[in-house]
Amino acid sequence: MTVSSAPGKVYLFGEHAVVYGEPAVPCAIELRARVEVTERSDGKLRVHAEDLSLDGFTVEYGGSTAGRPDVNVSESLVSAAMGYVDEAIGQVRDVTDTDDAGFDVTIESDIPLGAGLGSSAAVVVAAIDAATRELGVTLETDELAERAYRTEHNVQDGQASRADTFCSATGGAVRVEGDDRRSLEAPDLPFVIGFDGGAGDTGELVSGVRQLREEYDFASDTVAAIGDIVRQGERVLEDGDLEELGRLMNFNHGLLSALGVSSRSLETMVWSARDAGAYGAKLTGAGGGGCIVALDATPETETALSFTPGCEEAFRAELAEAGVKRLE
Ligand SMILES: Nc1ncnc2c1ncn2[C@@H]1O[C@H](COP(=O)(O)OP(=O)(O)O)[C@@H](O)[C@H]1O
Ligand SMILES: C[C@@](O)(CCOP(=O)(O)O)CC(=O)O
Ligand SMILES: [Mg+2]
Repeated sequence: MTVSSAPGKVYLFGEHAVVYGEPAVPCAIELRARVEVTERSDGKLRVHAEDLSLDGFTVEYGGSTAGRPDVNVSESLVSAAMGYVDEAIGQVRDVTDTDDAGFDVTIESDIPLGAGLGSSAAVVVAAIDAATRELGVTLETDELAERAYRTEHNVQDGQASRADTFCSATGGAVRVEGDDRRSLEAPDLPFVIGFDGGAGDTGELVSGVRQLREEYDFASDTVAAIGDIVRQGERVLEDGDLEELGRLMNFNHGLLSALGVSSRSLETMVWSARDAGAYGAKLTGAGGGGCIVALDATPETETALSFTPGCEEAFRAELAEAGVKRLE
């Protein structure tokens, strides 16, 4: 058995815009997905998702190499839940040139699904790392990030950036712009997260922005303006100027809302955080529901969010310096 873990992330700036070649600054956080992999001799893939709960029930999915479920759960639901894992194993078979490799995969994750905290990237990075090492192949971090990116790119119909998966593989604060990706020096940022208990469909939300850009030049201008915010934000990040970082986060959120990826619950949490005195607050990830991220070194924002209608959970998140961890 081989075990790896990988962190989730929040976007300080740049989600959605990064899909169209603008820069983004995601930061890894200490919420992790942990994946155990044991090779099978029969070539089958069996995935046990310990805490994958969709609509109130858990899916245990196992089946032949054709990836068909042998449980009586609708295929569409299983493929939605397991699409990333299936594709990740496909990348493992490709990079290790072992088309018939079978695995028992068990996934445990602290990261809420579809909430903008990069659960898909964390699961994919940890699964690819553990499964390749189970076959005796240890990938360099860059190759691991590349294979994880290809996984998200294929699952999200070609609509994915390198940001989430590079951040999860590398850890810390990173800057991604197209193929260019590198780590950033960042101060210890006082992240506070609000979670509305919901989720957004990344593929669907990314498609919505793509359609807006195709229809309106000003939507493309809005995406480009987010890129300008990110370039200003990375200059400020190194100085650790939380006041200006917060202002830029607020601006970024406003443009994401204009692009149609916010929601009533995300707006309520963002304003609750700002009214509590946070330096800034914005949705994180694909949007549509899920999480906001705020900066506040005091307990005020966390307290205010915990009393905000529609906020199911409020918590602090530490910057995760380590990306993928090889546990066994
Ligand atoms: N614990 C898990 N077990 C299996 N698959 C998971 C798990 N967590 C996330 N996933 C996969 O990632 C998908 C959510 O990814 P996505 O929509 O990009 O949201 P986010 O990355 O913001 O969490 C889930 O639908 C599922 O396919
Ligand atoms: C919307 C996007 O920029 C980030 C998606 O983040 P998440 O999967 O919702 O955590 C898509 C991408 O960069 O692949
Ligand atoms: Mg994702």
